[in-house]
Amino acid sequence: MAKFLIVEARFYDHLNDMLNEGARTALQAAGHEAEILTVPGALEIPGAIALAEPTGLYDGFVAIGVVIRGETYHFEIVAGESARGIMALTMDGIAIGNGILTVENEEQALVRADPAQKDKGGEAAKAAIALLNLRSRFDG
Ligand SMILES: Nc1c(NC[C@H](O)[C@H](O)[C@H](O)CO)[nH]c(=O)[nH]c1=O
Ligand SMILES: CC(=O)[C@@H](O)COP(=O)(O)O
Repeated sequence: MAKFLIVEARFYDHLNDMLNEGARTALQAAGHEAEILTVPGALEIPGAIALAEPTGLYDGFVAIGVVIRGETYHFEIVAGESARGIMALTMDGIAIGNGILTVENEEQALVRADPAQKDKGGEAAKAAIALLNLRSRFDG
């Protein structure tokens, strides 16, 4: 059994609740534990993982959040930089699944957050599990 930290940017409560449900279900189905840490927004997720990982308390991480395009260029920054930060941490060997939705509107978000539809939270958890399994395989 491994221990995962779900790091959620709680910007839209109802969407996060669905994403977290999907992630928790996937982790529990694989026999793993999950804790949740909440940060203000998606831009804070990579930093939170960078702070939590060195503690050795967690074997893997699931990033959960929703970024919905507004009127300005800020969408590109939040969506792109949160993804870039997570990718950089992953390339350092940290098992992270990216479940941050980057969408045009709430309708697109609902379909992807819903565990009964596209279940992007569960998908991100399964990706984190897959990376952790790879690390176990290659670390021997
Ligand atoms: N607009 C969204 C944000 N914006 C906030 C940033 O993520 C960040 O918290 C702020 O710029 C302070 O550093 N965050 C989301 O997760 N979703 C959004 O739609
Ligand atoms: C993704 C965002 O940062 C967005 O929600 C902010 O909205 P706006 O671009 O209208 O300030």
